[in-house]
Amino acid sequence: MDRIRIVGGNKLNGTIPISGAKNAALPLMIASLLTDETLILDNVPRLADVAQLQRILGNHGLDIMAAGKRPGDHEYQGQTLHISAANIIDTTAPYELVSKMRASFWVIAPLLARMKEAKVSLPGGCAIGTRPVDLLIMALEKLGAELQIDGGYVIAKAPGGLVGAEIDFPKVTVSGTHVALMAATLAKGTTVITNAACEPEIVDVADCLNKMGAKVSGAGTTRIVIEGVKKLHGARHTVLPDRIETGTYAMAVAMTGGDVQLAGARPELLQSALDVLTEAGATITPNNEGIRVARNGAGISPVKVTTAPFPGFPTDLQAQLMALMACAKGSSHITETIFENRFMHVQELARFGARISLDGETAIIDGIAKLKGAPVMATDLRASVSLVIAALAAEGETTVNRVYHLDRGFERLEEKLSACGATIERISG
Ligand SMILES: CC(=O)N[C@H]1[C@@H](OP(=O)(O)OP(=O)(O)OC[C@H]2O[C@@H](n3ccc(=O)[nH]c3=O)[C@H](O)[C@@H]2O)O[C@H](CO)[C@@H](O)[C@@H]1O
Ligand SMILES: C=C(OP(=O)(O)O)C(=O)O
Repeated sequence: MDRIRIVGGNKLNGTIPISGAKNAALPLMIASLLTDETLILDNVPRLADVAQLQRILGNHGLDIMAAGKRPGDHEYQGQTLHISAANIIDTTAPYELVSKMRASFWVIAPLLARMKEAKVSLPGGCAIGTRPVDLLIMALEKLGAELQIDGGYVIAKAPGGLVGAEIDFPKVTVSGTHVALMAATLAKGTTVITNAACEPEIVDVADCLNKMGAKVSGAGTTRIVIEGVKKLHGARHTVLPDRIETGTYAMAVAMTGGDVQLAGARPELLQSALDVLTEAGATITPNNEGIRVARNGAGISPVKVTTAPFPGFPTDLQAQLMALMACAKGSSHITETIFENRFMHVQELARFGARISLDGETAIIDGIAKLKGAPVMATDLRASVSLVIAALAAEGETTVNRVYHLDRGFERLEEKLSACGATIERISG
């Protein structure tokens, strides 16, 4: 199993190219199931989750062609995928494939909408809470599908096709919103989703669906209206930049000090996180090429932050902020409201000497002057990268084990950080 070795203490200086967003690329790839024409996706990140979804879509019979860079493309542009679901040969998504990744469950929506049936294993994904799918099932039932759970699979049928409906989510859910949105594009009549998730990845998917001939309005607000159409067609769409990767590297720079240009980043996708970083003492300067992050001289100030759905502070940046606050001059409070078990990094950060105590859903972090390198274990995707951030600033050497979590969501992490002066290498095997 691969490990990452980091010797801390170097400031980060230079440019980090920001990749396409994992959490947009995955539902965009899934949306290709809605049409028998080719969907072309540009700027798809090279990640383990993307490769796994390619296998899942391949199992349904999709043809996927990956093209590399073209002359004139930016250094940070990802791969281009040409995905054709002309023939769906299998409407089952098996346990072996789906259990590795949460978003793969979402294939249930386009399969049901286009093929009128689907059998999909209950999902896996990061172990950060119970992560039920009751609201996804509720949404599909509202659209007229019959669903039952049998042998770990959700078996869904809509023999007469899906029918537009009013779907009011009792809590904000990104997965529920993606599923309802995709399914409703081919339903008969109008669907209104209320208390919809407003995440930029939902907007990106809605934009792509509209290019494919769907009639979606209101994405990015809490009320999305979808007029169902009979058929969708092919389109070409560019995946938006990854706001979580952006925030992660911004926190790494705030942690080590230095001056880094996050090329291709879009500040409006993570304003709440940028505001927190400014409060913590970083200098954030949006410019034409992305976002410049610097911290020179001044120490890290403590903050009080509560995670919330977009536009609030993202839960996917909570672990990284905690690593940063481990070196703040004072006591910080971080409250996690989205996932009930997303503090697995606390015990690993403690190996660096971090002083963190938990009080229900709040972590209290008493900053110390210097962390010390240690062998640590990655437990989930964002927890893993919080250990990398801690290691970059820690005195001495750190080994991060179970790196496969990182590979799910961070493209060329070692390369991007070492180009900015970090001492970081992957040890294979
Ligand atoms: C692939 C992807 O895009 N993953 C993101 C997505 O996860 P995901 O889409 O799984 O997250 P949701 O927004 O659906 O979950 C939010 C909350 O709702 C609960 N819930 C959800 C569905 C349901 O049927 N019942 C239910 O109770 C969840 O357990 C959680 O407590 O949004 C999360 C919140 O921004 C991010 O942390 C994940 O990185
Ligand atoms: C929790 C995450 O991913 P997933 O929903 O795929 O587990 C994440 O991207 O931080």
